[in-house]
Amino acid sequence: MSQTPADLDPSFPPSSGAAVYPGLDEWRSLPISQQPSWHNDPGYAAAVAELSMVPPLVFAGEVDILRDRLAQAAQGKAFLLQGGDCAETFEAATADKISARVRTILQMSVVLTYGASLPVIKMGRMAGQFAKPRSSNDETRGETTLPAYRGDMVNGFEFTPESRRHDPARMVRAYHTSASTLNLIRAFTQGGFADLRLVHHWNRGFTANPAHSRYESLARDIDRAVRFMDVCGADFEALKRVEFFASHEALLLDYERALTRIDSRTGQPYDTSAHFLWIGERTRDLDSAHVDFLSRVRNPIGVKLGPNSTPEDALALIDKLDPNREPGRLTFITRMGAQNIREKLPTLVEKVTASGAQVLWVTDPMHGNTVTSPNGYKTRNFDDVMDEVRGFFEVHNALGTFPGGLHVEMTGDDVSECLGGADPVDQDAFVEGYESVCDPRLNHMQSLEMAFLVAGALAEKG
Ligand SMILES: O=C[C@H](O)[C@H](O)COP(=O)(O)O
Ligand SMILES: C=C(OP(=O)(O)O)C(=O)O
Ligand SMILES: [Mn+2]
Repeated sequence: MSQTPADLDPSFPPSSGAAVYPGLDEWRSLPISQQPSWHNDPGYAAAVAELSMVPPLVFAGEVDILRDRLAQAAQGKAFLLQGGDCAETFEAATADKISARVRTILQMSVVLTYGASLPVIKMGRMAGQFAKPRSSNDETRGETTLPAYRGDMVNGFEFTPESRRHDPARMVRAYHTSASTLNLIRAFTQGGFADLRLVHHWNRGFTANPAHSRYESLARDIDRAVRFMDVCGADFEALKRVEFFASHEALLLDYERALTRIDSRTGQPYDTSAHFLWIGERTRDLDSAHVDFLSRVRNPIGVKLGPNSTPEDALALIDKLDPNREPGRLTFITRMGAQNIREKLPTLVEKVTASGAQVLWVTDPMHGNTVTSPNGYKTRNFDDVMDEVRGFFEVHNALGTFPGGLHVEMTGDDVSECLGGADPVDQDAFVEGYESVCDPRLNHMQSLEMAFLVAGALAEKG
């Protein structure tokens, strides 16, 4: 982390047309990493100017509601389920794929709610998850080396020089794709599709498998309960709609800054690109541009914490991102790896708890468990992923703190990207079934299986 935006381009333009608020541009003078090199592109200023004028994707009032919901989760009175692709793509923003992902999240949340008797906050890594931090700037195939793929908001996955060029106009396309994705999510979740009485319907179209049958039997129980309540004269209005929130990693500060607006009710800045934004493991340095920028918007913020995070890091992040100790403001998403979690998490949680801060603790059991399969695919063993989740519950249960949520890379599609599961995926299946452009996702069945495991753990806690 050595460059500032001004180092990247000495004529780095100020954000034209963007909302003005003291401190919002402080990040421009701070060290920043994982940014595209596009500041000299002739299309850069126009893209930023356009994004500064477009309507917000989310409303500040919705963001405030989410903060309240997350505050409940931080106190053990709700549970956060956050899931979606590692990297969304423009091409895959189709009705079928979005619907399958939303249905899978709804199914997972029903399993969790029913099993644990806790309200579940549903949140997609969706409608904006288009930018990726990478371990390496380049990718080499055979004799050819090109810039690494950094997500559809920056460049294309196709391995050609033109596709891999960092193109600022992609930010505008990312905005429009996020808008249409969010529009469909809102239609699904408000327009009857998410009605709990359609609990069976969400299972349709997915291939039969063990988790699927287990879900069917749970759905039958829910149906019976609903029919019973119906004859008792219950009012089902509340079952018809669900709240669904959008989130992504706030990586490209050009984009996040341009979509920041001043809320007319409160006069405060909100990053209106999503309800919830998180800072990734690679960009969470205390004095970084990312931490500074996100400290200045009102959205609830997450920070990924990997196995090298120290309690001092965590406490300093709390001071910077949540100086007023506001319930729901700050979420720590731990991604330690199954091997590390039981050893590393307790001290972090203990020290944060002792400081009096109340953060929401969420487990991301994916990013600490990435391996390369013998046949060369980036993958994760389902057993390791499950083991990290178990470790997360064990640690919190031992300390008397709240295991408040699950953050997973998943899809509603029948892909083969993670190894194992009840209907096991093996590495040979990757050749046909690996579709992710970045990290391996749980497929539909593995996602449901995960939900049953977590529901069991929450019920046990109970
Ligand atoms: O999603 C996370 C990161 O972008 C990813 O794990 C980095 O992966 P890389 O090591 O393939 O660049
Ligand atoms: C990049 C990601 O995670 P992390 O920052 O935890 O590596 C991600 O969530 O895709
Ligand atoms: Mn990822």
